[in-house]
Amino acid sequence: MAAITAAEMWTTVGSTIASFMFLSTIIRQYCPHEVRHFLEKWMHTLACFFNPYIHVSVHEFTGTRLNRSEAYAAVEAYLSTNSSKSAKRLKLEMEKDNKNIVLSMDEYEKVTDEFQGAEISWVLGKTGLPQQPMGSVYHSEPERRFYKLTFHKRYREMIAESYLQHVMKKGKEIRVKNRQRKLYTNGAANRWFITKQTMWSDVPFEHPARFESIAMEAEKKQEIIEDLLHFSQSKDFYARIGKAWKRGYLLYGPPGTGKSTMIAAMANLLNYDVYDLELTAVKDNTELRKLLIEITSKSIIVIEDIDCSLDLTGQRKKKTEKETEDKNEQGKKETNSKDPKEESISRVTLSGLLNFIDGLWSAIGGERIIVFTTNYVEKLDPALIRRGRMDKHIELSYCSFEGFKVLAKNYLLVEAHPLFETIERLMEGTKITPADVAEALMPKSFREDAEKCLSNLIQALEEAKKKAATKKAEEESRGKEPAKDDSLVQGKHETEEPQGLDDGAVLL
Ligand SMILES: Nc1ncnc2c1ncn2[C@@H]1O[C@H](COP(=O)(O)OP(=O)(O)OP(=O)(O)O)[C@@H](O)[C@H]1O
Ligand SMILES: [Mg+2]
Repeated sequence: MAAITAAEMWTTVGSTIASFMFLSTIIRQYCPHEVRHFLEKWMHTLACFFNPYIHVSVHEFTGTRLNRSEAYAAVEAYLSTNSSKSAKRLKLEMEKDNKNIVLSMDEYEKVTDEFQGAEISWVLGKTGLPQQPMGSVYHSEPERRFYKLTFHKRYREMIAESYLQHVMKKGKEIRVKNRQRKLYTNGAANRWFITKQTMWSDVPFEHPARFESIAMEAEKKQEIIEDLLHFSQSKDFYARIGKAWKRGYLLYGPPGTGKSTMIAAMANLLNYDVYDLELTAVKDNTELRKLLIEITSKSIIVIEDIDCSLDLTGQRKKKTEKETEDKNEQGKKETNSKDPKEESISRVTLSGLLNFIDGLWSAIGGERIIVFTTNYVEKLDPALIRRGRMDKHIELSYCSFEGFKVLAKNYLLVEAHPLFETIERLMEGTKITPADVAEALMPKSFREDAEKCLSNLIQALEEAKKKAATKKAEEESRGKEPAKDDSLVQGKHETEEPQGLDDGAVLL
């Protein structure tokens, strides 16, 4: 007997399937319901036996859950890249910031993918019926979409073991890249209490700060950038050493030196969300823990002005008599200036905060950065800022000439100018914050060119010099020891200077 060739075999299979389809039409038209149901089931089993292809469905919503399935979202993102190249019917959507458009496959469209030599096809299908108008007598199931993946059964193992992992990983990466980042706050009038869904409220994070526009020494800036990038790529390292994947930054320095700006630049560099934690609005340690649990990965948790947030200053220190006295004096002053209502609201303790940073619960979520900012670093409890908790201490200080050049390039698009020499000379003996330099360089009208703005800065520097000299003379005439540094600092802590930190602090 002659051997059957592959072509003949496929012809036979094809004609069998065609006959099945014809039979099924006949059955549907002429058979009673019970017989039809039985025959259709039997034919489906038979067809599956001959069909060499395997299907996998990924549904948009699973079970009774109202949340969109993570797997579906990952497939959607994964397919958005090759759908735009190969699909013929596409859907257009706006991406984050409404700046970019995203093209993805439309319903019932098919796209193919290739992986390790296997050809894989994806179809976007739909179940249910479109939503009925209000008052309609038909209560149809809501429309639900699903992706159907089809491949030959010989690739079953490879698809299950590698391809699906690959789709999920790439899809998640694309989603992270494309997502609209958010700025969360816990301070919004107990919104969570009403919705019982989340303790955080959010808005799109749109701060434009970048490291390139921050005024500071290039070397130090590079060091911080590298530290951040290294952290974000060190998942395996943290797992290996058995540490939660998180890193603490303490940013300290006088007001207007760029602490908040740097946090925004960090978030933009790493593509992270920002959780701005208002400690005074947190009722107690339990609530603090609840907030922590809700924070997702790839996020920066910020506590601004930690020294003003709560009485977290030096509770663990062993005090000398003199220190205790000073503290009491200072305590009286602070208590007088504090809102008594505010004090009664928050019962977060130092130990609650320490647990928040590196207690057992802090490892949930992973890939997090915690940033504290303060103008009074010397007032903080050493336990709060010790290495391991606040891994990197960064001092942001007055504007240097190098910092000025960054601002001049940024604000005026000027990299060199004859007035730079005067500015450099004046800056040497004067302390001025980057915020004040930025303000002087900001053109106030369309008539103000670069030269005018630089002259404004010279004027500001001269005034600052004069002011410092007058202050010094006044103090000397009063017989008081002149302050070590006179500065142009304005704001919260006009007369206070940040103290140096322990070894390893990065001075900027
Ligand atoms: N190092 C800097 N580089 C560029 N711009 C800066 C820098 N520092 C301050 N500025 C400018 O000054 C403004 C105030 O800065 P920012 O709010 O970051 O200061 P801060 O250190 O957080 O002050 P505070 O201690 O009062 O919170 C910013 O809008 C920014 O434009
Ligand atoms: Mg700030």
